[in-house]
Amino acid sequence: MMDGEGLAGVVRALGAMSGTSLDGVDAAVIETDGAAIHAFGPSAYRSYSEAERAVLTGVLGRWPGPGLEAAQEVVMQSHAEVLSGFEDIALVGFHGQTLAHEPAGRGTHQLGDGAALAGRLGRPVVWDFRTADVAAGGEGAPLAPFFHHACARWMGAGAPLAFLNLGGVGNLTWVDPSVAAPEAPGALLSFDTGPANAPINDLMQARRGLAYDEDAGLAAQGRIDQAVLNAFMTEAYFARLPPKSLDRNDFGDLLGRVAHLEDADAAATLTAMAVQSVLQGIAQLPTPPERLLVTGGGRRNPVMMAMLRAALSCPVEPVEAHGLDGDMLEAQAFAYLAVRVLRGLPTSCATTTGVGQPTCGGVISHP
Ligand SMILES: Nc1ncnc2c1ncn2[C@@H]1O[C@H](COP(=O)(O)OP(=O)(O)OP(=O)(O)O)[C@@H](O)[C@H]1O
Ligand SMILES: CC(=O)N[C@H]1[C@@H]2OC[C@@H](O2)[C@@H](O)[C@@H]1O[C@H](C)C(=O)O
Repeated sequence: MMDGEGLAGVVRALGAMSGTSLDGVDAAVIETDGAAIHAFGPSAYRSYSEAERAVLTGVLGRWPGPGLEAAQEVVMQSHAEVLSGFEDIALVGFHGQTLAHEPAGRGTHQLGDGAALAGRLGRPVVWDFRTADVAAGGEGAPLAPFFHHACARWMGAGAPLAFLNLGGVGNLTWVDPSVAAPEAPGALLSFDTGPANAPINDLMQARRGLAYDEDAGLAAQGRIDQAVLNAFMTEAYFARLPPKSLDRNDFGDLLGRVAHLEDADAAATLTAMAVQSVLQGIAQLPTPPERLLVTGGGRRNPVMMAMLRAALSCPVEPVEAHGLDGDMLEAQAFAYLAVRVLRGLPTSCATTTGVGQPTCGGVISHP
């Protein structure tokens, strides 16, 4: 393909996301003009091996720092493998692996070299999506909300609804689909809610040598320690008004808070901490959402979903109930955002990251 060919009108873009759960790389195609979603395309997943995950875990939080070459190679190799399996792609959106996210301090840092990836794939790559927002005074996260807005309009939704992503960290997006532009006042409000799956995964790894609590088998047998939960909910983050964002380990040693509990009670308590922080977030939305659409791996956690349903009066549904793919929404989001960057359209605004002006983040590298 000639440089620039296929980049007019509707673009067929491929997005890739490696999230805070460190499970692997999601990749998905969408067709968009940067505003409306025209079609969803194929997707693929490439899990990290135990050894690769250990390399990535070992460098989490280490930025700036030496010894990142091995981790960078894990990110580059895994992405090149999964992304090279797609055809007829005009543009790639590459998130990379977040190593550190401290908008008010060290900044936000995603491991991975988009310029090198463009060379390996022979396609233009949009990357480094968060830095410009942080430089302009924003949180740099969450960035999926502009895509959630497009999804709500694609669904034909009429009333305000909310998307809840239950990944390693949780994040919530309230959308009014009747407002046409995502950066317009009243279209969106989004923020990170609190830890979601990451501490549960950490517990399972530490106590059972397992990657996660499959189908909440362990949490379902446990009892929530109300004192631990109540103490956790006094953290200042929960009272702070949005927009606001989190790094994976911003609450410190969460496993230490459940160290005195036996395994099932510890799992149940960490699961309740994730849910309670979401409920606190829902109380901060501009209006009660008509429905809560859940995406990310946590929608497969029956205890988390049951706790949400018990506490909320609106329907709590996996995004699949509305024709979306909850395993791929974030990869699709970075495909969508890549096209917005290509078009010079904003990818964040005051109500998503707190940035003063609608901001177009992202760097475009050509092969
Ligand atoms: N069947 C299941 N039962 C319980 N938990 C599950 C199940 N399937 C997935 N999960 C949880 O979901 C996690 C993966 O979620 P997801 O892929 O959304 O995270 P991510 O994209 O890495 O995170 P983030 O959105 O924070 O970037 C797993 O690590 C696991 O904790
Ligand atoms: C800094 C960073 O990588 N943040 C992630 C993380 O994972 C979930 C939550 O924390 C969200 O803020 C963000 O990812 C999604 C894709 C986002 O930017 O919308």
